[in-house]
Amino acid sequence: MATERITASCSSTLCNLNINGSQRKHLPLSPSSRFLGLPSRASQFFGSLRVSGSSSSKLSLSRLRTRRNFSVFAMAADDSKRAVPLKDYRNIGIMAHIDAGKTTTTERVLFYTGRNYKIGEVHEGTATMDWMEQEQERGITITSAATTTFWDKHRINIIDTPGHVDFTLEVERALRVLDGAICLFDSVAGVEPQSETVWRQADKYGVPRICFVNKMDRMGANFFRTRDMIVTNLGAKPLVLQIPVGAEDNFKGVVDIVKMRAIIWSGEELGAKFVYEDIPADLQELAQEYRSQMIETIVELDDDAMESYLEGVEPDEETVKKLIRKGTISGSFVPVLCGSAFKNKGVQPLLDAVVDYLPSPLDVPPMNGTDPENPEVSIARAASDDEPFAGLAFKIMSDSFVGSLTFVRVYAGKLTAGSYVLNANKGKKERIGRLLEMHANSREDVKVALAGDIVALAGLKDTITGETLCDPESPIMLERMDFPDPVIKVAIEPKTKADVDKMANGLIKLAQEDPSFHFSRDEEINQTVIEGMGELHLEIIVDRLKREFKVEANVGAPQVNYRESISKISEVKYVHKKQSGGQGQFADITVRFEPMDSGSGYEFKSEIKGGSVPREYIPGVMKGLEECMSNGVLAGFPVVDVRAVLVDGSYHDVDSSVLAFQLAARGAFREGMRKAGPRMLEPIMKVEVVTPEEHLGDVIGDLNSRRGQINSFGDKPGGLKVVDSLVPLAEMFQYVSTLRGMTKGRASYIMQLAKFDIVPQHIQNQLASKEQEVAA
Ligand SMILES: Nc1nc2c(ncn2[C@@H]2O[C@H](COP(=O)(O)OP(=O)(O)OP(=O)(O)O)[C@@H](O)[C@H]2O)c(=O)[nH]1
Repeated sequence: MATERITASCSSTLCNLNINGSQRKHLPLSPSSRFLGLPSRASQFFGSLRVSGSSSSKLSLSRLRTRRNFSVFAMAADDSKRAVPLKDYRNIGIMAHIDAGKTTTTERVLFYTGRNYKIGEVHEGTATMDWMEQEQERGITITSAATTTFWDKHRINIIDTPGHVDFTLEVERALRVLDGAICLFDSVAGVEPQSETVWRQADKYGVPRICFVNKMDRMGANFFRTRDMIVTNLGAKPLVLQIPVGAEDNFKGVVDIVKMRAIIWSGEELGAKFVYEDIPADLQELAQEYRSQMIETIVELDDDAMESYLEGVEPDEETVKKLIRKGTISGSFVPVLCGSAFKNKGVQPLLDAVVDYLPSPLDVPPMNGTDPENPEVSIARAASDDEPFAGLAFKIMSDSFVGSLTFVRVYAGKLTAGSYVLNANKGKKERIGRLLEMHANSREDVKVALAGDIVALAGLKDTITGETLCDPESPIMLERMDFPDPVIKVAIEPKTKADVDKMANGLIKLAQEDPSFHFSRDEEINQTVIEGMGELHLEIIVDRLKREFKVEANVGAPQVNYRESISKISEVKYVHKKQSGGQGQFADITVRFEPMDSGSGYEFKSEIKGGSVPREYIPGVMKGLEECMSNGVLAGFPVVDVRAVLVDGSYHDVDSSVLAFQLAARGAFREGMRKAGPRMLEPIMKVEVVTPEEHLGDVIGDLNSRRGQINSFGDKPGGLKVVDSLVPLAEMFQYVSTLRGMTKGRASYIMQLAKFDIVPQHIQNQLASKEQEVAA
């Protein structure tokens, strides 16, 4: 349904209604109808209203903004009419280090844009965006939540992402479908390790950003240090658009460098008003300094503006904003703002900056893809309702009402409830049941989704994360998403027979939702193993199995997901020959195994010329090798960074078969890998510990005892020390409780995957003999 924009500016007694810009009617208001009472009054009123262009419209009220200038949106009969022009869309993410205030900021955004009447606080477990039980109990974000809201006639689709490194996939997939992002920093801690990680992820997807230095009210807040860290730690070019007025308890507001005026909040309660004031005398010089820096930076983007500036004429406000927008979108610099989301200061100017400086879907390059039938042919789809439909499924969420929801970013065209689309990756058609606009965990049915929208689809059967949905008449396959491989695993065993089926069902659903979670079952030893990105990740999975799927299970100790690889080239000839009555089996192959660069995975290549191995038998070789790759020769871990090349072979007219070649490949793998200097690899984590100085010695001693390699030391505000180290993941289990005990709970740490490295020989030997015991 298209939305007619009806704005209502209300005094205490009268509501002046404008429909699509032209004033129509005055609605008298009783005192009680001014706030929550308005929707019912207004909808009665709209019910009898005729809107130009759709005279038969039955109008119902769908949105109400709770600011003094109300904006009310009514649904009109024409489904496919666009209510908000594409240029006024902003698809943005909020991302940062854990606890920087992403959820708090999003909650404020929802309040000030009128989406929520009541604010949810993270520490009270009432945040709208942290809707999972586990999120509310732990006060952290686990799954990215999507919501839509409106600001200054712009439609803003927001994704709030988790900060914890175990849920980094959530950030990755959000970035894949967003056009812009707000990067939050804690003004006391500055740029923290996970901010660096998400910054690099945003670089990878070329996502333009603005920075918001949050928590300016905290003791030790320092805007300018954070600004400097954006340069040193992120290698980015900050463009300061605001400087703080006061800090810590005395934080009052900001100086707006674009308009050269102060914005001061009268209080810190929710909805506190702000006023514009002259720049305080003690900040005038500093503000002027940043203004000059800003102007000098932006005029470089435009020859005319530069010429005028050199002649002594500064660009006007409109040009300044236009150039800031241009530079932000092209990544020449990142605007930096500040505030305190918790104390309700700085949120409205942040929303203005989202609208003014972050791109609409029209400002980013068209989506590129390929022809699914012919991957060599590239296809570009511009962001437009008139293009054939193309969208990317970026998240699956199991849902107790509708089974599962598939989140889709629509890049081009229209998606209509009840229609059929093509899953380009699987070549299968899917019927679109319901189309839902999501607001954290609540939802509204819509009939059509248009280019630029983020919607959830109910009822898809085969589509998984990362797959393309498109118009069956104009197929396109958009670039797939990368998923990280799990680094840790635990064995899990259902407590009773009744739990067996429930667990299998739960694991399938959870793995569909989360491509960084894997599970496998070994029938021989009757064991199920779950694999994920860290202890917290697997803890949450087990907790969800219990709550959502009512599965009681015993969980083993966490273990590292080691890998196996090779250190040199080997070449083996293997003949599989069997002649014991009936038809015989014969396959002869020569395979070369070559080491590849770290992160390359596994590759198969055939160099067969002249049909020494007929074409129909090559899939047998591929299959045999692939089967073995999940089970290395040293201790049965997955094999990575290896290329297997089928060099030569021979066959028998009667006795050769695909199966015979598959068995030959297995034999070749076992022999070839042993000759290629097999070795075991383990995940090495970058661990950063922040500790009071008096515990520094203990922290370092403990890291050393864990095979840690200390890289550097540093200082943090408040007399704290930072230790940066590399430690094998195998030595980091339960580190949180050791660190807590050692420092009386005063130190904290963060770790993330740095690389895979060779496991020391004595540990390799232990792992191999353990594997032999299990096998025996
Ligand atoms: N003093 C102060 N505290 C804040 C501010 N913003 C957030 N907080 C507090 O910081 C804590 C973390 O806030 P969240 O909003 O959960 O942070 P997050 O970045 O969403 O955290 P994760 O989702 O777990 O990564 C909560 O206790 C908030 O109340 C702020 O501006 N000032």
